[in-house]
Amino acid sequence: MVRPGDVRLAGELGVDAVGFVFAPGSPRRLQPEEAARLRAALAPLVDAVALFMDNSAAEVRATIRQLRPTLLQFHGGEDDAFCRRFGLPYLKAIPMGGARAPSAAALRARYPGAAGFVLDGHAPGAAGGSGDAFDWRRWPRGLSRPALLAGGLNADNVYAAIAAAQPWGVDVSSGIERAPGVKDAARMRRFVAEVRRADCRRQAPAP
Ligand SMILES: O=C(O)c1ccccc1N[C@@H]1O[C@H](COP(=O)(O)O)[C@@H](O)[C@H]1O
Repeated sequence: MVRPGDVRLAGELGVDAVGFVFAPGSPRRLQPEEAARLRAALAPLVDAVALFMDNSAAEVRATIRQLRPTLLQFHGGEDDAFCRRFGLPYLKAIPMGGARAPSAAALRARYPGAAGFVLDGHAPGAAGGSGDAFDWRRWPRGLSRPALLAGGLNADNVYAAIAAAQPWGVDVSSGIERAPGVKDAARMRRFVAEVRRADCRRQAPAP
């Protein structure tokens, strides 16, 4: 998010986390000091997530110093050693748009230090935040760590996405925007209402 009003509304709607993007080339990219100002609009108990994509370790450190995020999210080719060196829990984003979906065992082996995963719809090597969805039936079973479903979600498809994948959580960006970075209050409200509706109906996920 890039506007304090959007951050405030997210808190009022009861979301678990708000993301701040530092990925090079992103239309949502923030400077650490801008993100630190936005953080002041965050409701208590809501996680501040700092999102990176192949940023240097120095950039990640400088961002952590200013923003004080509670979670890191890595969308590039970072390995486990890089992601864990900052001493904060991290989520690793995994591209699900390739020819073969990665298995739960492969993900656990590759990122043993990950607190969780973000399974995103884009192709390997492409940037996230593209609005691309993937076939939710490819969701890897038995991950044994929290995994967020991401990629191309919006209020019209999130109910079906949750029913198909039964994820631990969902992550949305472009599907609740009216322009890159500019969230739309009505779309945010509808999205959260649809997630609640799905949560009320779904059965407990398979172990
Ligand atoms: O939002 C971005 O600009 C971005 C840039 C680089 C990597 C990831 C990015 N966004 C994240 O991508 C997923 C899915 O987004 P969308 O809902 O398909 O637009 C989500 O985690 C975004 O925060």
